[in-house]
Amino acid sequence: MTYAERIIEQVKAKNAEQPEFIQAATEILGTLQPALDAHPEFEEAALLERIIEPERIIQFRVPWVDDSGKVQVNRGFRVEYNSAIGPYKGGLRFNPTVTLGMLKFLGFEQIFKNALTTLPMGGGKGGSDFDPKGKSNNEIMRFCQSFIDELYRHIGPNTDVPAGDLGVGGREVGYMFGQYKRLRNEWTGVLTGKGLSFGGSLARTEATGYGLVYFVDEYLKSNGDSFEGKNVVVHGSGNVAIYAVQKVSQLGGKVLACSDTKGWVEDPDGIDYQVLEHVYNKKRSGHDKGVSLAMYVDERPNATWHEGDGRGVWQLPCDIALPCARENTLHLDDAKALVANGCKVVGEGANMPTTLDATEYLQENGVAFMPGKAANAGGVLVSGLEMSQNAEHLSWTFEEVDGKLEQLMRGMFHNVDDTAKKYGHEGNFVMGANIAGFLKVADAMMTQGIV
Ligand SMILES: NC(=O)C1=CN([C@@H]2O[C@H](COP(=O)(O)OP(=O)(O)OC[C@H]3O[C@@H](n4cnc5c(N)ncnc54)[C@H](O)[C@@H]3O)[C@@H](O)[C@H]2O)C=CC1
Ligand SMILES: O=C(O)CCC(=O)C(=O)O
Repeated sequence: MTYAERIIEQVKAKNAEQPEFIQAATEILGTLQPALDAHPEFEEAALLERIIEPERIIQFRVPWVDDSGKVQVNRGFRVEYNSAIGPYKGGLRFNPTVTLGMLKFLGFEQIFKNALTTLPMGGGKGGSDFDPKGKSNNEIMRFCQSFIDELYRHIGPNTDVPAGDLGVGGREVGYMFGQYKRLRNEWTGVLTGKGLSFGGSLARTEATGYGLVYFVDEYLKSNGDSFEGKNVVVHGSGNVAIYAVQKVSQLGGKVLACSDTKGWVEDPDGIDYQVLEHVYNKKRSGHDKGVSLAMYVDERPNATWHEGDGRGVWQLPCDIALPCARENTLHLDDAKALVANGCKVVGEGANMPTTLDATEYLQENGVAFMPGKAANAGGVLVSGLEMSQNAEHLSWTFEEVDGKLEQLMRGMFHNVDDTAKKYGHEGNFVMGANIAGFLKVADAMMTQGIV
């Protein structure tokens, strides 16, 4: 048994109740052996045993009062996973499905993603089982304030810098920032994804979707190709999906379909990102609880709405597929349909949307598979740029931020590609991303002693 295999077995034995964490750890550790063979000193220093354990996990009670005066209690978490290369950095997820295991999977991925950005950010993730759906603005505010009443003592601009994820957008970040400032009596860049009037960065909203498309485009370019004339399908219609749709069409591709939890929409004229933005804002306003993506067809009469499982998008013939919803939403059957219908590239906009068997099938059947920890790193990358702007007390223009995002995402593709080649697995972008991210963190950990 190799060193990596031994640690995977330990992870399975110690975390049996955390399937998403086991999945993420298996995917990452399962590709590291070539790097571990080249660096026997890592095993002597028990590097994998250390990197797999979060430096700290904070779990806390979040009591709040709903609009009817009833006391509600949720569970809050922050997983401070690894600070070898910078302050813990990663989003907060507010969703009823949130568990510690889910946040450990997201936090573990975040360590390597953040290392790939080239910016000095460690890895972390947090959130709550609070469900923002159907809550009033005041309820959201009271919840966010209570969440920060505990979390404020653990975070700070040089310690741990949270941001948004599912269920946490500009509104929630604003409420949490306000409460942090009130408790600490200081204005600092403690959260990213802030409003533009109080230290937020231009292009953060667009960053993950744009970054995904820049990354995939760089792959196409390095193969003498481009998005021009390509048919693309997108799963999801949230923040990441919307701006991926916009950038694909700016680069000459056509997005045929996208989805939400109620179904999927097909538009023969190409999905219009502005209509998606409109539906998204309506959903988040919370006024009309019945809003779904079905509303898209009201503004685009040539489009068709298919009620049911949004995974219907994977059945369409396409050149490029972009899963941008959430984990484990592209299964083996979906991968088989994509391959049978001629799909050549899958770029993960979400975190771990592709199951392990589906990933393997795509890779074995000639699909260029771009893992989320590289392909969706544009969001945290611009969060890193937001931290730099806050530290300098400056605001860069949209073009400056977008320009840096594009340059770093295109550079990241080459780092991932070159690493896969160097370790003898050309075209295996999962291995390239994992090894490149791991080696940066490993170097820092080895230099800092046994901590
Ligand atoms: N927003 C960001 O900057 C970043 C987000 N991500 C990841 O991208 C993914 C999407 O995030 P956002 O777009 O920000 O979230 P969002 O909340 O704006 O959108 C999520 C989308 O996924 C769909 N969805 C939710 N649950 C689903 C399910 N069980 N099955 C099918 N579809 C479902 C929703 O209908 C919505 O269209 C998540 O995995 C997130 O962790 C990764 C990097 C950065
Ligand atoms: O911008 C951030 O720090 C959050 C990014 C994030 O949570 C992610 O990359 O999944």
